[in-house]
Amino acid sequence: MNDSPIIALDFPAPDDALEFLRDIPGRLSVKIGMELYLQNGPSVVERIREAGHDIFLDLKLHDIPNTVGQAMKGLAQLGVGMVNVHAAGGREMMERALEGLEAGTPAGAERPALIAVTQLTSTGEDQMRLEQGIAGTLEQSVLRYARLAKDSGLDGVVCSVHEAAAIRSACGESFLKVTPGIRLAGGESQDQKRIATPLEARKSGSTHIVVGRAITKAADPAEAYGAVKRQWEEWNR
Ligand SMILES: O=c1ccn([C@@H]2O[C@H](COP(=O)(O)O)[C@@H](O)[C@H]2O)c(=O)[nH]1
Repeated sequence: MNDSPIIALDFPAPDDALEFLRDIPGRLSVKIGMELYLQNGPSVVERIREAGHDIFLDLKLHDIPNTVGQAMKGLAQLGVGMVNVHAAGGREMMERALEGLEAGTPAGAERPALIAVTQLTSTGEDQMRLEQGIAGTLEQSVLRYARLAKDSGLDGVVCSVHEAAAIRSACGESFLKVTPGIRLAGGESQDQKRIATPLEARKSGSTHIVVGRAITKAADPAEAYGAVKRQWEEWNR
């Protein structure tokens, strides 16, 4: 996928998503997550793809290695640019996910990028320690998952802007750092704990940003998308 801001299409129905997209001109990078996919099935991917957009299918698979590997064979046939798993599923699960994706990608087509969620951007350090029982800092946990994802052959991770620079040092420039939790200055954090602006993301080494409500719930979504894109593009890495 190219590096334009990825709009999170968190809508209940394909018609809502497509109507929203009609107001923003051009070929866009979009994310289909659980809300849209689980209520509508694979046909929603086809409809958004037919409208000309590039898709990150954000289903965050996390199950035993065999199940994830087999599921990835199916997802590989949907024509999306990026899919993901939870790094907490472990090395064998990630390796089998990659094998499934490679096996399922139609001949002549490009394999979707495979990335792993490290710690959700809605997770704070206290929650990680108290509820997940992980000691140390959030950055240490994210870095551990990022290294594991890289060693498992994955193309990158989902992380917050706050860990992007450390991941760049540990895993390299080309390892994808896809960062949700993006807000324009002064925007509400809502359920997110680790937020940042598009400019901060750019400066920190994020390779992609994922933006949902800051655009989809804005009074003027096209204007909000333009503001995000301008900030994201104005600073040269
Ligand atoms: O760690 C993660 C992983 C995925 N997401 C997804 O990104 C968007 C963010 O939406 P906002 O409205 O911009 O907060 C949403 O679809 C999440 O499922 C994430 O936020 N954090």
